[in-house]
Parts: sequence; structure tokens; C-alpha cells
Amino acid sequence: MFWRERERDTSDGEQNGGPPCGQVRVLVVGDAGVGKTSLVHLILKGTSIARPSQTVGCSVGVKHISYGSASSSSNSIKGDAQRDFFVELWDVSGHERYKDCRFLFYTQIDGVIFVHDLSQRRTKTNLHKWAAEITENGTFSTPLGSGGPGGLPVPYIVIGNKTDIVAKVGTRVMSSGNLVDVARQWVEKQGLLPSSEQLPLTDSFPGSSDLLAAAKEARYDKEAVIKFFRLLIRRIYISDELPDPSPWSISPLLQNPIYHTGENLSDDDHYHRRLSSTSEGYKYDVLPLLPSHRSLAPAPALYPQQPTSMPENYSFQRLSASGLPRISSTKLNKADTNI
Ligand SMILES: Nc1nc2c(ncn2[C@@H]2O[C@H](COP(=O)(O)OP(=O)(O)OP(=O)(O)O)[C@@H](O)[C@H]2O)c(=O)[nH]1
Repeated sequence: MFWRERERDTSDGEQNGGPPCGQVRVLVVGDAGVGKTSLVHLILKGTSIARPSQTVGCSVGVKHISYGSASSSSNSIKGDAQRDFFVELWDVSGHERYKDCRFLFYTQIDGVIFVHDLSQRRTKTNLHKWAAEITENGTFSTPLGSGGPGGLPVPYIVIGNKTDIVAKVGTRVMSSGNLVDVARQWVEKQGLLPSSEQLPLTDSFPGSSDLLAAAKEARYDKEAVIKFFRLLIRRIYISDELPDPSPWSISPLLQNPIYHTGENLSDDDHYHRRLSSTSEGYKYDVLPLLPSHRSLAPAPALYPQQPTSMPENYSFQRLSASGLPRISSTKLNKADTNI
């Protein structure tokens, strides 16, 4: 289904300026049961998931995002209009049994979403451990000059979940109904973020209710999450000239959103496929970065194979932890983007 959508979109995209352009890899981590899978499902599908099964190893979903102007203009990437990007959401199992092997999934990371359960304080404090573990074992496609929590060298956001449970037990969750603010305040208190840090989620996340209810009502802050994804796309593919006063600050993106009202963001253009740490190969129903990269600066083709047509199912073998297929972080020059 995804591919039919993608094929259609891609042909449109080619008319408008080009095929898929790049990929961004985001880890979603946190303790077991905090709601990572539920969150990813919500981001990808826009709906709740009734009974998520425990993640085995890692589950990868892909969110398709168009970036640029729907109509070719001086505000778009030079020479074309919209570009398609794939944001990979790597939902890593929080269960202890995978502790020794989950480093396999910490490769070529572009960003991290930390998730904790607001009703379980320990899941908050454990974010430190997650950050340290990723920093220690991970590889990063475009590391920042200075590290964040635990030395983590990529942008991240923190999401608190299960407000409904907290509300039930009468715990005061937040004054403004803003989960992200609460998470942020806590993280700042713990020293995870510099006080000047601006998390991308400025609006209420699921507000005073839980993710599932938010999904039912399509009420979660999709825009804020998309802004985070756009930040990652931007820093990897678009601009290498933007000042980075605080590597953790993404406020410029928030203040000057680079997307346009006519942009095409479709919740349906995605897929969600379970991966297992025990399987030998990974089925990966998404096209790796393909011909679009031709329009970028020359980059080594890191995929073992680059099909010229878009297959229903494209699969590749994972070679090793360090040999994961990953497009290189070729950037467009800011001078070419005029954004
Ligand atoms: N009450 C409530 N339950 C939630 C919420 N989000 C998720 N859950 C439930 O929490 C349980 C765990 O959710 P998952 O999404 O599987 O958690 P996870 O972090 O992916 O867990 P692992 O795969 O073990 O790492 C499930 O029963 C969900 O239905 C929420 O906002 N409120």
C-alpha cells in the first residue's frame, strides 16, 4: 500500500522537481512499556494501537515527509520544488533482555526521541542511562561539535507519556497541560539540557489526556514532531552554513519554519515493519535513497544495491553494525536553498 502511494507520489514529485531525496534516522528509546511503540504508531498512522505487542529487538517505521515548496519558487531548493524525505523511526525495545544486543541498532543516528512514563519516575531518571548508552555505543551520521545528555552528539526531544494514569492517581502533572514542558523542565533539572535549550515541542503534546485518546481525536501535536524531523532534515541535507550557537537549540527552525502552507504531508505515506534482532536479514519495505541523490552533491552509494525501479518489497541484508545501509549526509548548500 505504501509503495503504491509512493509510486504515485514519486511520479508527481518527479514532475515537480525530483524523486526521493534523503533519509533521516531517529532512535525512539526509553524503558520497557513507556509507550514507544504506541507513540510511533501514532506518528505514523495517526491512530491508536489497541494492544501493542512487546517490541522484539527493534521495530522500524518510516514517515514520509515532503520538504520544500509545493510550487517552484525562489524559496524552494534551487532547481526544484518539493523533495521527499524518509524519516526512519527506530523503536528500540526497552526490555532488559535486549540490553546486550541493542547497540546493533545504534548506527548512523541523526536524532533521538526519548520517551518516559509520567507515572513512573524511574523511567525519567533512566533517560540518562539511555543517553549514555547511545552515546557510548552509537555511530552518528552528522555529529554535533558538543554533546548533549551523556555526550549525545545529535539533536533530541523528550516526550512524557501516560498522563491519564498520572491524572487518575491525582498527581499534579502540569500547570499548563503541556507534557513536553514538564518533560523539559525535568530534563533541565537533571542537567540533561542546558537551560537555554529549546525543545522543539512547544505546544501541548497530548494535552491532559493520553496518547491513545489523543490518537482517537487526532489531537497530538503532530506539527511539533514534524518540526523536529524537519530540523534533522535541514541540518543534514540543507544547510551547512547556518550558525549553530547552541547545538541543542532548534529555535531558529521554530521561529522561521521553512515549510509552506501548501506542503504535502501525508500520514498515509508510511509503513511500519517489525524487525527482529534475531533475524538474519531485514525486510525493509522502503526504497533507499535513490536517484534524487543525483541532484545533490556526489555521495557514495552506501546501499548494497540501488534498484532503479521501485519494488513492492525491497529487502537487503544487514551486514554488520557498522555496515548498515545508510545514505551519506550530503548537504545542499544554503546558498542553493534561499530559505
Ligand atoms: N494508559 C495509557 N497506556 C498507554 C499509553 N501509551 C501506551 N500505553 C500502554 O502501555 C503499554 C506499553 O506500550 P508500548 O507502546 O508497547 O510500550 P513500549 O515502550 O514500546 O514497550 P517495549 O516494546 O517493551 O519497549 C501498552 O499496553 C499500551 O497500550 C498511554 O498514554 N496511556
